[in-house]
Amino acid sequence: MNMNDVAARGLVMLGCGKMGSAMLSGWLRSGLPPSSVYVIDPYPSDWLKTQGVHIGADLPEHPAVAVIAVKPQMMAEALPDVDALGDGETLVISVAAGTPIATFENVLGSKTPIVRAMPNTPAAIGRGITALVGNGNVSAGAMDMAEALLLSIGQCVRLESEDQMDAVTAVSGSGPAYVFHLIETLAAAGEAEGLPPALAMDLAKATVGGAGELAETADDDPTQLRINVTSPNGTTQAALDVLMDTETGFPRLLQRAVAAAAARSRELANG
Ligand SMILES: NC(=O)C1=CN([C@@H]2O[C@H](COP(=O)(O)OP(=O)(O)OC[C@H]3O[C@@H](n4cnc5c(N)ncnc54)[C@H](O)[C@@H]3O)[C@@H](O)[C@H]2O)C=CC1
Ligand SMILES: O=C(O)[C@@H]1CCC=N1
Repeated sequence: MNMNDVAARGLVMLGCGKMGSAMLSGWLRSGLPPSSVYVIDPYPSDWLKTQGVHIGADLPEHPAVAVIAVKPQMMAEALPDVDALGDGETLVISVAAGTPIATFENVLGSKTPIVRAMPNTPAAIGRGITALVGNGNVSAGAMDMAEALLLSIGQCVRLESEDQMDAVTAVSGSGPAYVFHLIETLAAAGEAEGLPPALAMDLAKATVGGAGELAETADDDPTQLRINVTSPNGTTQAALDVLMDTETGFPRLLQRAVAAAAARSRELANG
């Protein structure tokens, strides 16, 4: 199976909200014809309605891929809408947090090839990262196909085991929200030091964006990049004394936050 198969046989999306749209925009940008895309979503967004994809239409007979992007809590209600695709011909890719592969096997049949994937919203600008793992029915070619689709919206990593998915979800699936909150709070702290709100926000956004890109592209690791900013007994050192405090600083706070997200992912396994 290759991208031409997907274009020829069709790609079905069950749910196309924030994450589904972020992925779909990447696929359309990378050349998937809109006429090959069939969306099932009772509340299509205005953006979706202008993309030229089929919405609520009859599904093709044996689409190449079905992407499941509804909320885990809606899964039991929504999944039966695509149970006809559980004939082994269609590769099912779920991006739902928490929902285990076994849930899809129970509804779609144990012969269905299922890839569980965890993308993130920077996919909308081709800068996502997606972790993926498949069940035993996913052939090497089908896994390559899933990876090719997800590579068009950013980087991909293959997991050794589905057990890693809760931690992955807590780090990179939810992670963009932590970074956006860092931007919000850095800007607010700048305001508290007397900066106008718009200037504080511009400084915070550009700092996080630039530091993120430097961390990804530099030869130095993030620890060395941090050291490079930190003059002995200078301003950064004063701030890091607060942020790196073992009781109240980032390490403990982020560990608690990531643990809470992973625990919630495990709870969502039950819908
Ligand atoms: N938002 C994010 O950053 C990420 C979300 N995810 C996963 O993606 C999935 C979707 O999340 P979002 O896009 O954020 O939620 P969302 O609420 O924006 O999108 C869900 C979509 O499903 C539709 N829907 C509701 N009932 C349906 C039904 N019965 N049949 C078909 N469609 C139905 C809704 O109208 C909506 O457009 C979730 O399972 C979430 O865990 C995964 C990674 C990141
Ligand atoms: O918050 C959530 O449950 C989803 C999964 C990862 C990001 N958003």
